[in-house]
Amino acid sequence: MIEASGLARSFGSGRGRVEAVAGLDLAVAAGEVVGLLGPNGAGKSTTMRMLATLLAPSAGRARVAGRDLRTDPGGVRRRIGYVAQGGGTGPDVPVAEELDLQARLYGVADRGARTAELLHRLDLADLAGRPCGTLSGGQRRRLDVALGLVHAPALVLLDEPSTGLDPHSRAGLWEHVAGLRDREGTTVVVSTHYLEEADALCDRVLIIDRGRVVAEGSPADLKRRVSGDVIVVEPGAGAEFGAGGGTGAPGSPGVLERARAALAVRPEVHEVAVAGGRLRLRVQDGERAVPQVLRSLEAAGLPVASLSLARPSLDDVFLAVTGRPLGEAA
Ligand SMILES: Nc1ncnc2c1ncn2[C@@H]1O[C@H](COP(=O)(O)OP(=O)(O)OP(=O)(O)O)[C@@H](O)[C@H]1O
Repeated sequence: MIEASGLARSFGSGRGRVEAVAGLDLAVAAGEVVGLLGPNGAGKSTTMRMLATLLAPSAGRARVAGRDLRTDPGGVRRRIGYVAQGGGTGPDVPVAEELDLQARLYGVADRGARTAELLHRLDLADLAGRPCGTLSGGQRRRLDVALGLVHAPALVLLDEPSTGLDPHSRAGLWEHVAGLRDREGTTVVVSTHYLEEADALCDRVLIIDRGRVVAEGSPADLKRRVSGDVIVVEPGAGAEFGAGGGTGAPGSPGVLERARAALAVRPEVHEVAVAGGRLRLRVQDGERAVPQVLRSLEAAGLPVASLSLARPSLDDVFLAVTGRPLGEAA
């Protein structure tokens, strides 16, 4: 459904030049849900916009939905649905009318039936008469997806579909997207910086950092590549665990840094990262390592509020391949 090689795009020139996408290869088979996962600024939206023909690549080539991106952009556009980050329609236009307009734009034969079907499928039927401007964030994103599906495309590109949604609306949206693949065999490429989204929704994930694919595989495969367990340590009361935040005089090392230093020398600790005011330690055998970790922190005079043991997440995969946690890699 997509075959892209060496896809690249830079912005600006001279010293201010930004290589947003730096040679990306991508192969997506029909019926797959593929995620582009990466931190802010990784190049996800630029990739999506190139695949949607909205932005010309600086280099590389791609076939999208059976058409060449450079020589037949119109052909690509007719065959795909693209849902951008921010929906932008007139706030007073009712939901059903908005869908009808889009159907007319694409020359959909039976507009009434298609609109009714999409309203039903994306749980929008009760909102058909409501002005678009009055929808909640989750309802708006469902309408955006419906708009992208109006011409029944074989491939849908969803750019960060659940950014800004609460967890409940997000889970609802995932269900709808998974339904597209399961019921209609629609191919979906979705960009996201949410690990849980990539994990829950995608058959395959490409982890993108600084415009390049740094790892690729099913979420389970990717996690298997990071061997061992993860121990997450939260600071105890009285200890300021903010990165670099000190408990002593200015310039004295922060508690988090002291904890990192105390643990980095332990032979059973393969890697220590600081994310969200916590320490994430990668160890081979979590159950055996926990008591040793606690003893080391105690010996260093560092209080612990909580400690948990987990299997590696996609965050740990990102950390293993880039050396930085995803949440702090922007
Ligand atoms: N029109 C533009 N002009 C200049 N730089 C741009 C332009 N569009 C994107 N960039 C830069 O290219 C890089 C990649 O941006 P892009 O929007 O593709 O990232 P992203 O992974 O989608 O990030 P986010 O999750 O924040 O949307 C960033 O450094 C961004 O500032």
